[in-house]
Amino acid sequence: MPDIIFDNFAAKKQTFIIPLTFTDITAAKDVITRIGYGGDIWELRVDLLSPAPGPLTTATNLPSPDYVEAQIKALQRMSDLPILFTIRTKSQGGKFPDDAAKEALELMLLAVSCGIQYIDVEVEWPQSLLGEITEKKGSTKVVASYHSWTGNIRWTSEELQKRFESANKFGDIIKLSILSATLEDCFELGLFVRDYNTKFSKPLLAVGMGAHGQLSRITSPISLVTHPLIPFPSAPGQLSLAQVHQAQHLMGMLPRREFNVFGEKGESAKAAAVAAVFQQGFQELGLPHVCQLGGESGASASGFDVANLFAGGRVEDAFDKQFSAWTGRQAPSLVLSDAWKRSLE
Ligand SMILES: O=C1C[C@@](O)(C(=O)O)C[C@@H](O)[C@@H]1O
Repeated sequence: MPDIIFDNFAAKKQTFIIPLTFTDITAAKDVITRIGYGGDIWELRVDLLSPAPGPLTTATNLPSPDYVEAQIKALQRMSDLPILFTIRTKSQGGKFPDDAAKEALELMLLAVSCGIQYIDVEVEWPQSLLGEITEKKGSTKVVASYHSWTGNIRWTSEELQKRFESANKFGDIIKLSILSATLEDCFELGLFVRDYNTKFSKPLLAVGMGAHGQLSRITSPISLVTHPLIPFPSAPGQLSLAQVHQAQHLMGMLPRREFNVFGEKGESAKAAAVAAVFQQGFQELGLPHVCQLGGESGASASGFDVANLFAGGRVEDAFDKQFSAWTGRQAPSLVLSDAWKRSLE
């Protein structure tokens, strides 16, 4: 079975997880595709789910199994992206009560039975929960996670090493989220990841929370990104994927590429419209690339003939394919379909 986190990690390709902070996922149905462009995995923040209208105002929140099941199924229907099922407790920066391990386990097992691909399990849950979920996880992968909000934990500390070892005992994937007190924490985080990669092969998600951790969200092999259409970022310092791409370009990690669109004689208006739509797509994802009109037919390595885009199938699908080939990311064609229609009329 292909597994996006493991496959990307082995291929040294960055993975982007998008945490959804809606109380009711179905409220996102019209924008979910757009939110997901370029991303790889949803994080369903179960502790934030609630059937009550309006934003969550209580300090803690314990959603019922029926509601959680309906929400999982709704998200599975709305999108093909795999799901990371996360219950974040109050002391770990979420809303789930700290003393509700029994309810948490019930929800985690429910997630397994719904075919969820990944479950976040905090190292601080009782041993009995850790044992039961690892025993019953089936094909679901366990993301063993540790959070620290104090700003006092260094990536070079024994404390962190201890937490890492606990996570490594039961996790298929390891997640360490530490509040960065200074930018230097991100440098230490980078060295931690570098050393880790020389010794281990399990995927490691290491991020620095807060403004001083933003650098890690740009450079980490597995990162969590938000989107302007999501109610709020699930942790301070989360950037959008477009911002990550812009920063990566400025840091020399994402070179700008130039693409050309060619048209047969008499097709230059169509080719110009196609180029403009690609241009909009790059902008949507914060990619530095440019797409321009390359004159008449004569496809080159960095371009394509507009006739190919229209040869059979839906224009949107052809666009998706070409865009993905150029960027390695899912295309935002649905966002652009109105623009397509208008410009190609
Ligand atoms: O574990 C994490 C990481 C996180 O805290 C972050 O820093 O992006 C965001 C949470 O939603 C998620 O569960």
